[in-house]
Amino acid sequence: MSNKDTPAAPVQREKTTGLHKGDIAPGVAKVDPIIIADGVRRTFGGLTAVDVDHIEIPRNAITALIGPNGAGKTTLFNLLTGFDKPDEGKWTFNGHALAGMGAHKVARLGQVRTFQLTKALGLLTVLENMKLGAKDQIGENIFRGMIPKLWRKQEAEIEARAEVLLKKFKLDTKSSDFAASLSGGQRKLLEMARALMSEPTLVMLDEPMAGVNPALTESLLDHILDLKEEGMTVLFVEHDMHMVRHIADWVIVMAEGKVVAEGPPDEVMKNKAVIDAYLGSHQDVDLGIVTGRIEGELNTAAIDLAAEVKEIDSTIAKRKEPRK
Ligand SMILES: Nc1ncnc2c1ncn2[C@@H]1O[C@H](COP(=O)(O)OP(=O)(O)OP(=O)(O)O)[C@@H](O)[C@H]1O
Repeated sequence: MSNKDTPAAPVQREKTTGLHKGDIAPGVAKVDPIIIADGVRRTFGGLTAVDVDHIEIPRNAITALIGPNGAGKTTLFNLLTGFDKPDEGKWTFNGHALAGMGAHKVARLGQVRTFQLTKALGLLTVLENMKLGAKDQIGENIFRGMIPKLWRKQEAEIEARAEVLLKKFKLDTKSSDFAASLSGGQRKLLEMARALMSEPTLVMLDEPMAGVNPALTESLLDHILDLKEEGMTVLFVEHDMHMVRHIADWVIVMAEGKVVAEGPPDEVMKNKAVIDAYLGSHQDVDLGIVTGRIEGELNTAAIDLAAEVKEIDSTIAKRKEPRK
């Protein structure tokens, strides 16, 4: 194989540091926060799902939101993106007050989240899914939509953007396939590509690694790292601690609706309670070795871990299948 054909070795990318001000503690202020939330509470009957006193999300960094099942991560995601309303609390995104604002408006301001490919979206093609992610479509506006020249031009622009993104995410050959025919990992790539159609400032990813087989893990991680390099902010919920350690610049730990710890991954993961709850006995195995991203000996612990990750992925994938 000539040098030209040799795939480039993955480049280890720098973590962003110096994100906080003062001593690290739950709710610590950030040097340049993109989201600032205060007193956000959401109850369901007698159960308090989210009870966050203060939280700040650093701009142009990758923040992981972790915590055990039922900690309130998804509920907080839903609140921040306007898909749910809090009992009380307020927050700003990029200086805009968002509490009470609907999901559509939140997305227009540049804060988007990925969506799982539902059964209905699976019946659309990959390209049609991408088009759904575009914002400010003229066709949605009844009056402007009556001027065919305007929407045809916009349609062409949207398709061009979709094609560029599909190529980047190596889904261009799947453009006219039904989305349901994609593998778990390709679906995750499509979810991310679709979110990027609206040229967001903040991308929120819901369990980006769930259901992804090791062959696509590296590609997904690289795409997430690319988002930061392109100037975006990433906030993601994830159970895979190895992924969190590998790509997050900052980690926020929730339990029982509250923020119980936060900090750079290495520091948070030294926290005894966090180690016991999430890392188990494999905490020193690097995800990069498991996925082949970094050269290293696949020792017994790594082999065990790869099998464990696979099993967890398939459990999560099964749990997420729509109930009949
Ligand atoms: N629509 C709802 N109605 C009633 N209870 C809810 C609703 N949504 C969430 N809850 C409850 O709120 C709590 C927090 O749930 P949430 O899904 O936010 O946790 P999570 O940290 O995302 O968990 P997981 O990691 O399992 O997805 C749980 O006890 C859950 O049962």
